[in-house]
Amino acid sequence: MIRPLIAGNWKMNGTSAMLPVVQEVVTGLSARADGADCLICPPATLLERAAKVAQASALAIGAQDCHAKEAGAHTGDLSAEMIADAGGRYVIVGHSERRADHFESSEIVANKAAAAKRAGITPIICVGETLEEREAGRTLEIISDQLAESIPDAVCDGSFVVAYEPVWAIGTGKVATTEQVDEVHNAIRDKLNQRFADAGASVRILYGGSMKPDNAAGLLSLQNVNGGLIGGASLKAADFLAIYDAGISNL
Ligand SMILES: O=C[C@H](O)COP(=O)(O)O
Repeated sequence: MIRPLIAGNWKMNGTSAMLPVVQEVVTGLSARADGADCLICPPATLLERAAKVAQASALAIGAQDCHAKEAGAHTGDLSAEMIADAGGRYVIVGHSERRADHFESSEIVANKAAAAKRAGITPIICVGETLEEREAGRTLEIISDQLAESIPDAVCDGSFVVAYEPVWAIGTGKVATTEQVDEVHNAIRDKLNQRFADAGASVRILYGGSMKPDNAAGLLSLQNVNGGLIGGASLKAADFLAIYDAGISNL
């Protein structure tokens, strides 16, 4: 059994007024059974303060992106080492919003994931098809290509997480059906096993795309859904903790 990871991605939401949500999640986790890892990735401006709030608790803090280089002339960017230094333990790379808004190719994503490994933090490598690609019957081909190109050899020991996020289900309220999720997650597991053998079998595969308290239990009960990457519902502690509860109820 793979220990689930329930991860919140706050995206570009949250000023210091949101720090109490981190504290609420810390408090909520302390009152619950320990059955899953739990992570919040706030905006970079809150990273260090959130990490202080979550210090010595069951909640990990991570970042939403990093640069591939360790340091240098890259205005506005943060290196994986800076994230680690600020208390981050994970970094999301290759989110579809980064791929779209910042034209990030899978090659760039792989370099960022390798940078995370270099800095000693865990990359969450995102893949997902657009609605057009799904309707053209290309979902598994797209996912296969993104996995092959976005996961660097540097993490061949399995020190990474994959997040499957169908682009058409992100922030839309349209959740993929359990059959659709099952099919893609099983295909991802096959690819990981083929490329990384035993290490691939223990990599966590998260589902992301309108995961909410009312649909989380069904999604998290699927064999190769090992957690969630949650956007909107991670902004409210009660909803996020309800998803955590759904994750541990399947154990
Ligand atoms: O990173 C999180 C995903 O993009 C899902 O976002 P959402 O839960 O708001 O659909």
